Amino acid sequence: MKTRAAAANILHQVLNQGQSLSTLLPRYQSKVAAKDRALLQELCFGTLRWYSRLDAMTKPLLEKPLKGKYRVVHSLLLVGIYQLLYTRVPAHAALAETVNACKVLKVEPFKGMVNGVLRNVQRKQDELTTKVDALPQLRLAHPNWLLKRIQQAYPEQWQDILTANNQHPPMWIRVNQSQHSREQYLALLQQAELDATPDELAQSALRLARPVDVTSLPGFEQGHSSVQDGAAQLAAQLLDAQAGELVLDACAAPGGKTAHILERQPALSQLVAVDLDNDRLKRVHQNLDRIGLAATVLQGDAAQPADWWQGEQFDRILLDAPCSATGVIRRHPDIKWLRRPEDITQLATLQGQILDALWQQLKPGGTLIYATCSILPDENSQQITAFLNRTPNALLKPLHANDTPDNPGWQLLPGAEQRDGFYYAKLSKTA
Ligand SMILES: C[S@@+](CC[C@H](N)C(=O)[O-])C[C@H]1O[C@@H](n2cnc3c(N)ncnc32)[C@H](O)[C@@H]1O
Repeated sequence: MKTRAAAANILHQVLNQGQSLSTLLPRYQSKVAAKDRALLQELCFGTLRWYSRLDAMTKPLLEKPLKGKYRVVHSLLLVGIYQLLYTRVPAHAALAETVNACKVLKVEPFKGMVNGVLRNVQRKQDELTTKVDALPQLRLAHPNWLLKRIQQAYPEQWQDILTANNQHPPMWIRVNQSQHSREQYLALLQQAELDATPDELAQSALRLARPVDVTSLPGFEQGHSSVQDGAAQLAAQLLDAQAGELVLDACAAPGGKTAHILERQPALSQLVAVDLDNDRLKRVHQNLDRIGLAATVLQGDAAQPADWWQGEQFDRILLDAPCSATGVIRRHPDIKWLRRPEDITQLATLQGQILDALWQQLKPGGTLIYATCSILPDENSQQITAFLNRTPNALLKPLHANDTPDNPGWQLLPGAEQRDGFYYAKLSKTA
């Protein structure tokens, strides 16, 4: 399939049918020529990053909205405008290839219209961009409800956060420290002519200067390193599991943090990894097999532990809760357009239920790390404040000087030190 047609098909399914980019992209990558895969990825990610800004530019240029079976033409137009405004694809090639995609998409009668709109964008670019950029939700390409929530939570930093959300994230790797120290692995990378920088907070994290195919990472197939953002690598570090302990990794799939817990502490008595989603659990097995590690992997609802765990209480629990993923928008730009305000309320309720249920599975004296890749207080600090208020035997263990029960936890913002946005709170059970 031609690249622009594939991109339009993917965007159409994300924007009109609520499907996720990470599910669709691999399916379409196999349908385009190998040399075009990077371009397909760039067109999909880029158009979704800037969707509302691009969409607003089409409005004055269309006689009437494209609906029904012709709606895919709208996605194609967005792909065309994205190329003209944001890429180095020569304008004549962007135009010709986008117009030609009408044939593949079986919407040939729209060829003239697509050509006309794209030529108009070229001609009226300054006028169009000045107009849309007057509104911050269009200039920064976020839905208004999300912009408002971020603005309310971060009155000083909201523009930096939204700007970071639209940037290309770097590739981070986690060094398997049961195989190499970070310094040893850095030397191996240098031998392979790959530049990387150690992270200051995450002890196993290296940030690559440029993304590479994992096959060029030394010892990747043998599990000597894995791909994982620097902020996500703090989870296992904060959990700090000790030899001989019984540990639960709740909401574990695809198993990045499961593997990290074991790499840091191979002498646990047992690591139980549980997740609701059977398909995602397959990836936990694949990850552990590659690294040569073993855990007890269970399918189950973390809010109903009696269904999958009849054993002893755990010494430590990592709860990497299902969340809005508003901290990882740079890696998943479709999140901006797929999430709805009511999702946040539902997720916060589910997170509270899982916290309450897993707390019963924690030994007195045990530690629970609550983690999300969200930046919204409803899922983070407010969630933990409410939990502390209703749980007399829960004690907040501060992760920094301002981590107090009124404003608990550690909020890392997206883009800070080039990490993803993450939230952590450390709780211990007094009796
Ligand atoms: C943030 S992801 C986990 C990422 C994982 N910890 C890692 O580091 O690779 C959240 C996970 O929660 C799972 N999940 C959602 N609701 C759940 C529930 N009620 N019980 C258990 N797992 C759930 C999802 O299937 C998803 O895999």
